Amino acid sequence: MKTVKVVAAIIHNDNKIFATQRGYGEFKDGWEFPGGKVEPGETPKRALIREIQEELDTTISVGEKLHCVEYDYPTFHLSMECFWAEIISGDLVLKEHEDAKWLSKEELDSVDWLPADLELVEKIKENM
Ligand SMILES: Nc1nc2c([nH]c(=O)n2[C@H]2C[C@H](O)[C@@H](COP(=O)(O)OP(=O)(O)OP(=O)(O)O)O2)c(=O)[nH]1
Ligand SMILES: [Mg+2]
Repeated sequence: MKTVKVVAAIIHNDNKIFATQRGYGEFKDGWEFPGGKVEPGETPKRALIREIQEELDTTISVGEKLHCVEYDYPTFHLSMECFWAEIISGDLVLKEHEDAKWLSKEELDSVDWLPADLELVEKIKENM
């Protein structure tokens, strides 16, 4: 099965986490952590900075890696590195997503996460 390498940002501020709702494609309407596919020759951190600039018009600093999700979807294997991140500048403009929310620890279960994200959400709760 094909492996897709993805990076995701756990953007946090004031004890809240930024979640986004996918606006198109196979997983439309599912909630995720913003980010995307790593391009050939790119480091995960550079890829994440690029993706957040593209998707949210925002510059982030990338912190520690919290977790790497390994998940089998029916048609591909997802390998997703997940990093803590903070906003340096920008207003989190939704250029591709249809909605977004800042979620507290108690609110993290209130959105419909993509299947691969459920284990990550548990990790985040342990670290909030
Ligand atoms: N960004 C992101 N992708 C996730 C998460 N959970 C999850 O299963 N995925 C899957 C959905 C996609 O199949 C794949 C990467 O998605 P992506 O669509 O964000 O990639 P991308 O930004 O580079 O955009 P594109 O090339 O698909 O247009 O990872 C998550 O929390 N964040
Ligand atoms: Mg993306």
